Order: sequence, then structure tokens, then C-alpha cells
Amino acid sequence: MRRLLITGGQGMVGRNLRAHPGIADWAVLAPSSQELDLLDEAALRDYLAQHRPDAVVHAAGVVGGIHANMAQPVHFLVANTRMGVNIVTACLEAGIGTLINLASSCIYPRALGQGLSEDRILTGALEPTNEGYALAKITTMRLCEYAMREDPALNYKTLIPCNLYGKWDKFDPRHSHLLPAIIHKVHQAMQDGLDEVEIWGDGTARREFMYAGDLADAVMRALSDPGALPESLNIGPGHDHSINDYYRIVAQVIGWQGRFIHDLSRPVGMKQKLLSVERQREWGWQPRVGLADGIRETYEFYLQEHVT
Ligand SMILES: NC(=O)C1=CN([C@@H]2O[C@H](COP(=O)(O)OP(=O)(O)OC[C@H]3O[C@@H](n4cnc5c(N)ncnc54)[C@H](OP(=O)(O)O)[C@@H]3O)[C@@H](O)[C@H]2O)C=CC1
Ligand SMILES: C[C@H]1O[C@H](OP(=O)(O)OP(=O)(O)OC[C@H]2O[C@@H](n3cnc4c(=O)[nH]c(N)nc43)[C@H](O)[C@@H]2O)[C@@H](O)[C@@H](O)C1=O
Repeated sequence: MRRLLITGGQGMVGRNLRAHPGIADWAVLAPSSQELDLLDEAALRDYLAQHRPDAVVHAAGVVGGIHANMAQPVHFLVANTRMGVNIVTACLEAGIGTLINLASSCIYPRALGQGLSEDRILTGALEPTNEGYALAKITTMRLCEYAMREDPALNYKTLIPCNLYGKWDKFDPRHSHLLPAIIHKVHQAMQDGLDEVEIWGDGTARREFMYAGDLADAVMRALSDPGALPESLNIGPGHDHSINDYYRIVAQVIGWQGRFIHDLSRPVGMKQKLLSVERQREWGWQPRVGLADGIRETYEFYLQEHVT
């Protein structure tokens, strides 16, 4: 059986990948950061030499929502750049032919708003609230492209997902992305009998969110024929909603009937970042899980894992 190393195998994306039915075709290596610290170049080299994976999915990273990114730009830039450079160079050294690298829609110029197509990366200034993280992601993506330029036999391909949510998400408000934050806030309001929930900003900014189980499906498909992938490929539903819409939809799914207020002192970040899914369509794939269903699944997970 072919061996697959999933970095970040204990994280949200990694756990969803390990739960995908197609993973049964692979012997999976999913070390935690304690077992394999990707910041430790020598340990990574030894690990690859010992375990000799046939392919690698790079889903490890220092990841968080707008608040975490703004609070720790040094950590987000340094750790993600080091991890990215280490995994790509170690894979090259170990002679691994297939690497699926995960970037993020925040690598696009902030002013574009919508129709973010893969050829527009590095055509304008980045969003300041996550610039450090975006620079790290761009560096790793470009490194993959340079590696393929030097050796066209390699498949070091980058998937660029939109914002994600799902099982194994982080719900702690210090780290969370928008959707898990809403689930936590609305659930807490319901538990505490509150009739008000606070939205950061005026709620008119827009975000594209995809269920992490769908990203796992895209990664599995990428692994099944990495040669068919372009160098970089956006992954998302191709439509977005306003922040206010997400709050309304979560409240509906959870069954909370209070009202929303806006805290205009909170950060808003990009007004819109909607991916172009033209290449994704040509690739012949699209996400399947609708927003209300995905939120329902995520809320069930939250209730099982996070509420005592
Ligand atoms: N969540 C999102 O909305 C989006 C995520 N992405 C990308 O998808 C990928 C996965 O994100 P997600 O699953 O949400 O993130 P998580 O925070 O859930 O998981 C990240 C994983 O990275 C691992 N990790 C962190 N530091 C190290 C290290 N030094 N050495 C080894 N492993 C480390 C952690 O391992 P451990 O738990 O063992 O410490 C953790 O399990 C990232 O590249 C992210 O940028 C892209 C777009 C959107
Ligand atoms: C995927 C991408 O995700 C990150 O970018 P982001 O999309 O800006 O992050 P976010 O998911 O935290 O959404 C934030 C939007 O939502 C609004 N908002 C309302 N109320 C809450 C709230 O309660 N929490 C949060 N976090 N945001 C809120 C908030 O005002 C803003 O408009 C990158 O840093 C980087 O990690 C990355 O790659």
C-alpha cells in the first residue's frame, strides 16, 4: 500500500482528510507536532528517510481567524514560512514526487474583492490583518512552483481553499475563524438565556466558507491524479455571504431567536475575498455540502466535543 504523510494530521483539515472514505487506499502517517516538529529540519529529514512516504499533504500550520493573525504576525509569518520551506526542501531531498500544499484565499491582493483567479496572485498589496500569514503561504507556494520548474517530473501542487469550517474546528474565540466563533457565541447566548449576540464590524463584509469535509474530498481527488492538477488551484463553492447572513443562518440552525448588535470597534479585514472557480470547474470538481447542513454537522460536533 502507498504511504501518505499528512502534516497537521491532528488539525481540522488533517482530521477530515483522515475521515474521508478514500483514505483507505493509503497507509497514513499523521504525526502530531510533538512527534514531528516541522520547525526541526533535521528531525523532518530523519522522519522522511525512515518512513519513506510516497506522497505528502502539507496541512500543518499556525492557523487562526482575524484576531489571532493580528495578535501574532511574527509567529504566523515565521512558523509558517519555516514549516513550508522545511517540508518542501526535505521532500526534494528525500526524492518524494508528490506534495499537495495548502495555501489560503488570503494570499490574494486585498483590493480585488471577487473573481480571485490564480493568475492574480502577487499583483497587488495584501490585506494587512493577515499579511504575515499570507507571505508565508505565498513563499511556500512559489517554492513548490520553482521545484517543478527545476524538475518537471515533480508534482508539487498547491490548493488554495477559501475559509473553512467543520468538525475538529477551533471554537475558542481567541483563535477561531468566523463560523466556529458564531456557533460558540450563539450557543453560549442560548445556554445563558441572553437575547443579544455581538457581531464584529457592521456585518456587511463578505466571506466564502466551505465545509472541511469537502476540502478533504478535493485533496483525495488531487492525490489520485496529481499530474492532472494545475500548479495552483482555488478550492471553494464560488459564492459568498455577508457576515450578517452567517449569523442569521447559524441562529436558525441552532434555534436561537435573539437579536444581533454590532461592535464597530472590532477588525473587519477584507471586505470580500471570493475565489474564481473556473479552473476548479475545468478540473471537474465542486463541493457538495450545503451551508445549513455543514453548520448542523459542525454544531453536533461542537455539542459532543466542546460542551460539558
Ligand atoms: N481553517 C481555515 O479556515 C483554512 C485553513 N487553510 C489551511 O489549511 C491547513 C490546515 O488548517 P487547519 O486544519 O484549519 O489548522 P489547525 O490549526 O486545525 O491544524 C494545524 C495543524 O498544524 C500542526 N502544526 C502546527 N505547528 C506545527 C509544527 N511546528 N510541527 C508540526 N505540526 C504543526 C498542528 O499539530 P498539533 O495539533 O499536533 O500541534 C495542527 O494539528 C493550513 O495550511 C491552513 O493554512 C486554508 C484556508 C482556510
Ligand atoms: C481563511 C483566512 O481567514 C482569516 O481571515 P478572515 O476571513 O478575515 O478571518 P475570520 O474567519 O476570522 O473572519 C473575519 C471576518 O468575520 C467578522 N467577524 C464577525 N464576528 C466575528 C467573530 O466573532 N470572530 C471572528 N473571528 N470574526 C468575526 C470579522 O469582522 C471579519 O470581517 C485569515 O486571518 C487567515 O486565517 C485565513 O487564511
